[in-house]
Amino acid sequence: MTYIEVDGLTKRFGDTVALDDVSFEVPAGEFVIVLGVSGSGKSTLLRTLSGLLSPTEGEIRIDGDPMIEPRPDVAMIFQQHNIIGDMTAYSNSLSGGVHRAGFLSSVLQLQDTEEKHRALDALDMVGLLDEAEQKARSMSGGQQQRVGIARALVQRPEVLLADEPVASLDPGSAQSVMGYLRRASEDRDLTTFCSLHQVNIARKFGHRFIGLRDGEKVFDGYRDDLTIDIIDDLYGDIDTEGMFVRDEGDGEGATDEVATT
Ligand SMILES: Nc1ncnc2c1ncn2[C@@H]1O[C@H](COP(=O)(O)OP(=O)(O)OP(=O)(O)O)[C@@H](O)[C@H]1O
Repeated sequence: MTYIEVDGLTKRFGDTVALDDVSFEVPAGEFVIVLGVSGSGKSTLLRTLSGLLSPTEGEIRIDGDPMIEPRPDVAMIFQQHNIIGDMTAYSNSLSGGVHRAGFLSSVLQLQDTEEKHRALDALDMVGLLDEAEQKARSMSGGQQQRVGIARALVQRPEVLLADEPVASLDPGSAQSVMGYLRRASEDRDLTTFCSLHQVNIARKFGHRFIGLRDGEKVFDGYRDDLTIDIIDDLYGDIDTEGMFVRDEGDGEGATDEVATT
């Protein structure tokens, strides 16, 4: 299990300050949801955590080691499903091993039996074992995103980063995908960061929440601390009343509510 420290993280793009002196620590195994309006810096935070972007100032440490480049134990799931439509769910899942098996072996599907089992286990984890031979392009958006989760799991990560994984999905599929993500994260003891727009889904599945506004961290707390006032503060003038669903238990049971969309 992997512990993350973000220390004085600033990321500038020219004159734009996308992240402004952001610091926090996340113990191993936490499921963190990053909230904030469009442009608040969520993707930049996740991409910096993944090593795809380097900080302008500050540092990210993973188990004490400075993050200086992408590493195989940190897997990223993208907004767009980023899977290959012409390949089956199984082949897409198997391709998650590219970071460890090497590009050529992965393309030629020369991975060892263990890797192939891992790809099937990951599909099973996201409820798609029966669809393993189905071409990704013929699957629903929610199923494709679950293939994306499976592929990330085959990478054998310790840290899972999901940038708006349900942005393009209808509410039912979004809940289903989030359920699988949370279940996979718990099952494999992953430290997980997930950026989301939908506050009600965030509250249902999140454990800890980090709120960004204009690149600054303006909230960091657990479920009970994420009050309507905090949400109003994060989202400003937009109507947040409908986003705030009370009485959803403690979120621990959220993974029991996985739908089959
Ligand atoms: N590659 C880039 N070049 C220039 N500016 C960028 C780049 N990436 C992000 N930005 C800027 O940094 C700020 C934060 O963007 P970011 O994409 O992190 O926000 P976000 O909260 O993820 O938004 P969204 O919810 O719309 O995805 C924005 O002002 C954005 O325009």
